[in-house]
Amino acid sequence: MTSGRTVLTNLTAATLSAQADGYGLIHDAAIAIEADSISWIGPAKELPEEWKDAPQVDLNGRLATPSLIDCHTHIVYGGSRAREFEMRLNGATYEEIARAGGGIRSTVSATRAANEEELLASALPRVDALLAEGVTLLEIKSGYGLDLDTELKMLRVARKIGELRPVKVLTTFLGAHALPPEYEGRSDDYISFVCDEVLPAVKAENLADAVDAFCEGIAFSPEQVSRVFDRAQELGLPVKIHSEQLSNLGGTAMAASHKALSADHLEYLDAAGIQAMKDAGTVAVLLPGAFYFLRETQYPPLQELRDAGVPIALATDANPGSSPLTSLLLCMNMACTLFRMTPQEALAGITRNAAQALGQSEFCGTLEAGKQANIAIWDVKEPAELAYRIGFNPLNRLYFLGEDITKTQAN
Ligand SMILES: O=C(O)CC[C@@H]1NC(=O)NC1=O
Ligand SMILES: [Fe+3]
Repeated sequence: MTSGRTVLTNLTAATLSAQADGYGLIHDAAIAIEADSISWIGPAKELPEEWKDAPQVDLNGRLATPSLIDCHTHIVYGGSRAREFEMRLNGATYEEIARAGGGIRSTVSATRAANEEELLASALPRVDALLAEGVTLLEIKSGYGLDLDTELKMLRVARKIGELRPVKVLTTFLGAHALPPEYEGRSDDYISFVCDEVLPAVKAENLADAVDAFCEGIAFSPEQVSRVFDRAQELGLPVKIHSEQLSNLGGTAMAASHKALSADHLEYLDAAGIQAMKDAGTVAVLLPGAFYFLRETQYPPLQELRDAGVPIALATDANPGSSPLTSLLLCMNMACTLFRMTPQEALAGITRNAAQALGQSEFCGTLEAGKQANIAIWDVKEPAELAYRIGFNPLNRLYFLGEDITKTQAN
């Protein structure tokens, strides 16, 4: 615990402030922490007098950034799809895999069969991999239950993770993720079940902070998703969407008309969707892990999103089928290497813009006075190294709500 007042010194701060150019770098910086917040940040030589007597932590010239935010994960689920991965690489077709019980429905079966303790035990190692890289805010979706009890079970497990680990967890109800077998051929009836039975129960138990849906030919239409979003907004829940991942159904524009926090995937996004996001303030969340793992060839329209000034976030999309990725540092490298994002855009994508995609901008995502003291300290000389290295974790120290939660030997 920081005894309430601490000054971090001898560091370079990448503030990621929206008002600053590039990384918002402050060289020879100091950060004054009081309780759980940043009270002051700036050049150490300008440290206010009242902080001169506070305990200091010398960070030996290391780099400080906002701690990391994974704004899109399906990290709670039962079973594994590794066998399916192997079948595919041995030449099995999608149909053969489905007939063998593979695909998203295999995860649904495994998740329905697992109890809360089993789901928690299987999720925690995946969550710990993210926390080891400096994640302090994590979004976790449901969507592998597709029935009332299992959707509630998943969201309870997600809430439990936030109680057991030093991380803020925001939960998202994703009942409209896929059509469960018992509703085969009756997708409108399933959407009615989601809207009339599951969503009210989720809200009554305060289990979700937002509502998501998969708008795709293999999932649900814009009209069906719009029904879910109307119900979510009647219940006072913000919305976000998986859209334009495999085709363009106009889901992004529909979500923007509901003032969606974010639209995610976006490989097939068009100009109308971009304009709608710009007008609504909807964040674009790119998911390079799914693009990479599915060997997608359609690139998201990065330059058009830049030109329109739409904020761009990044996330792991950690899930067993399309993105078994639990590294935001590797996610940054993928975004740069595959999508040609700059390292600065990638770092903003897992800090400031990820916070905005979760409606958390007033609390975190940058190193600025008044924000939570969620600060990652890195053994690197410049911020670009965080996206440049592949499979290397240079995290030296991590502050969450003002507390040093990663003890390190290095000094
Ligand atoms: O295959 C799975 O388990 C999830 C796939 C995943 N879900 C979604 O909405 N898009 C995806 O790629
Ligand atoms: Fe996803």
